[in-house]
Amino acid sequence: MAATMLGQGKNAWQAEIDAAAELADFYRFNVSYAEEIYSRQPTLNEKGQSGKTDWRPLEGFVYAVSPFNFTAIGGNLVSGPALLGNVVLWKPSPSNIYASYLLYKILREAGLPPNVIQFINGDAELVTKVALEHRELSAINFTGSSDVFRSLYGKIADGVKAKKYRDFPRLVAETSGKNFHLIHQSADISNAVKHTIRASFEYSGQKCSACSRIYIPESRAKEFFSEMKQELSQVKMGHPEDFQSFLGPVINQAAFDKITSAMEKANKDNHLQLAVGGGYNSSKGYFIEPTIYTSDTLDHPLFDQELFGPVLVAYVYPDAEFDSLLGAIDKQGGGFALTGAIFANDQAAIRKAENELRYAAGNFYTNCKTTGAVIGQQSFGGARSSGTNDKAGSANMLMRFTAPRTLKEEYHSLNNVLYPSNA
Ligand SMILES: NC(=O)c1ccc[n+]([C@@H]2O[C@H](COP(=O)([O-])OP(=O)(O)OC[C@H]3O[C@@H](n4cnc5c(N)ncnc54)[C@H](O)[C@@H]3O)[C@@H](O)[C@H]2O)c1
Ligand SMILES: N[C@@H](CCC=O)C(=O)O
Repeated sequence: MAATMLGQGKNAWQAEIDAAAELADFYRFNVSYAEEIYSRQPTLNEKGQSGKTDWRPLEGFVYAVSPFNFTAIGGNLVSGPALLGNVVLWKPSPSNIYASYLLYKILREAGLPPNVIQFINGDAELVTKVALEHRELSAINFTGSSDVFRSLYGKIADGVKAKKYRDFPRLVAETSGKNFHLIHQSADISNAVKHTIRASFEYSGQKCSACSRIYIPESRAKEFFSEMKQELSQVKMGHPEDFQSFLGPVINQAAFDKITSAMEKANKDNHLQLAVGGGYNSSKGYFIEPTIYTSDTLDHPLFDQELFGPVLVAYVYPDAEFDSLLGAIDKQGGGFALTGAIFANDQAAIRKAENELRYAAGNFYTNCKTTGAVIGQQSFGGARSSGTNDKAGSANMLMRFTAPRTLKEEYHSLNNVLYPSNA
């Protein structure tokens, strides 16, 4: 936890969720998911024969590439495949080396044999080039941004075309999001505000599941923003070691520059208005205030761009346009489809959103925030440009790292070559 607080800038609460709770959950639940997979056996066998499925590990190695923001994600990317018997090459994020290496050392100390998981720091492109050149590459287990995954996908496709690999490598990825909160006129606004603050601003918006676009009905907008300002006035930004801090810095200078330059652009944009926050300071740590812009148009690029920081864009819609808004929400979001939430008390509105937004999010929540999936309760992942949707925290994900072999044994001899119909 301490390594995650210091290395990733998480406060104690967030570090506990990540490096203690979620990591332990991954380890415990993966064991039961492995048992679930091994117990999948043929239910029918003809008389005089037996059959079973041999759940082999992949024949080659798994290349696992982890992001900076969750110590637990790196731990899961490598331990899931290793648990099923695979050899894993682990390339951690350069911004999460300390906690990842500590985790690797803990696994070794706990009895993991040498070289089952191989920890390789270094230049991302160079390490990847070497891994992707290898004939025995059997899978990629990636979590990070969609653009990096696209480039890996392209390189693997070229390798497959050139017959570089023994296998067709499996590609498993959880990637970016532009996640939404949709507020209906029937919503409990106070609940929606509190959940939005957590979803958009906890850990400075650096969760792939963070809410970064919100749709608010005109009739409730005043109440929403007034309560938002009131609640945010109690939120403290500061060093993770200060237990009063609700949010800390963003991860590094590059992230700070990317987010603040988007904010500077937004400040000059006639379609956007700064509703909350807007301040930032990098004199000691890369701090950015919780910030909300309202847009006077739905057709704005900020509804599509993942900034991965504490910046939320809001659209206030005429209440009567709820139905048509669903189509717009589905279309925007930069092609991502990771998480989304509706806040409403009207059951018909909830069901409508659930149906119309069926492909807009891999994790869809009602009356609660887009962040905070719990292993064993909400398996996690999205499709479209948010990844391969294999669902972290489920047996499905582990299944991708198996090469099942079908075994059949007969206990009688064959008496004839000719078929009965040949007679
Ligand atoms: N869907 C999920 O479950 C999930 C979880 C966490 C983070 N994310 C996403 O990850 C991103 C933030 O994390 P990040 O900044 O660490 O992502 P990133 O894509 O910059 O880096 C992820 C990993 O890819 C490596 N990498 C970077 N460039 C590479 C290249 N050219 N070739 C090979 N490897 C390369 C990095 O070193 C790192 O290990 C966000 O987009 C976020 O949405 C998604
Ligand atoms: N699974 C986490 C997000 C992981 C990505 O950063 C959540 O549900 O909030």
